[in-house]
Amino acid sequence: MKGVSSRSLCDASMVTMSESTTSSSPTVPVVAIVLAAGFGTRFDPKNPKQLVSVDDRPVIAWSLEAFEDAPEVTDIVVVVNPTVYEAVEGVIDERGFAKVRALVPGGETRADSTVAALDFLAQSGIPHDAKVLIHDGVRPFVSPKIIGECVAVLDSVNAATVAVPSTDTILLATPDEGDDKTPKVRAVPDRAATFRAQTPQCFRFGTIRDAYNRAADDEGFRPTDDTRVIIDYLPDEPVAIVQGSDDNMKITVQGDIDVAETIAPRARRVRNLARKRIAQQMLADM
Ligand SMILES: Nc1ccn([C@@H]2O[C@H](COP(=O)(O)OP(=O)(O)OP(=O)(O)O)[C@@H](O)[C@H]2O)c(=O)n1
Ligand SMILES: C[C@](O)(CO)[C@H](O)COP(=O)(O)O
Repeated sequence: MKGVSSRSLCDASMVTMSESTTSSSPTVPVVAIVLAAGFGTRFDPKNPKQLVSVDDRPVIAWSLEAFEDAPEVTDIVVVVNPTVYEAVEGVIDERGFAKVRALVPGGETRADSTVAALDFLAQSGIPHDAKVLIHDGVRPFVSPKIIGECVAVLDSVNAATVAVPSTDTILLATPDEGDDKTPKVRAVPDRAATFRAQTPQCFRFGTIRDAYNRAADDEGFRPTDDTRVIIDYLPDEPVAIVQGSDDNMKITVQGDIDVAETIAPRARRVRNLARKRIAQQMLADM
């Protein structure tokens, strides 16, 4: 795999964020980091889930299109592994995703891949107060509304995550404990206080970079999301919750593709409607 692709991040388009969503705040780059460097061990490592077609288009194309279409987003960085690099690049070229500035090689874990993207942004000279939305490339149906709310909430907090209230009661367990080596329940939090994390997870660049820098020496730290890095390493930093949706599902196992096929037509309608609204707004502004 090539290193970072030749697309350049630091060009004028990094500061072209739409006036409509930023009237109350100075114009800063809004960068979507789309993570697509996973190996799909729970899905099928021989058939990368990022590239599987849902409603005739690869999962990664759905995810990238959401940010390409979002007027608030100025730049996209895609994190890839050697197995998917060429195919992802092909998708970007074929679909003309013009906001994609770079394909960055990922790491062994999701957190390593996030760090690779943050390092790349730092080397590119991104400002401290840039807004960064970190998204699982295998959550294809993130909506225009969720993206807009993620960008807006960063005017009031430095960190936020998309999440949905849990409808099940969540059990906190100690894995593989006792003689029988099975998990044992150790706490049952109030359901009203439990949410299921989704993505995007959204941060001011300086905040998430600081949190990951502090976590860097902790070798055993294996966070499954970016919010945990803030909670553990910047505990005084409030993390807001942006309302997610069940349609913003993550493709994890094979059965999720059938679910995704049922959501895809609805997601397509939502995106078409958003495109029409943007076009109408542009006409009205002329
Ligand atoms: N080293 C990694 C691991 C994960 N991811 C990305 O993080 C997101 C969420 O991860 P997950 O669903 O766990 O994907 P995989 O790691 O591919 O799956 P598995 O855990 O089953 O191997 C995915 O978009 C995945 O591509 C990544 O960029 N780099
Ligand atoms: C970030 C995430 O999608 C929030 O639900 C999730 O934690 C990713 O976990 P995975 O183990 O990488 O699937």
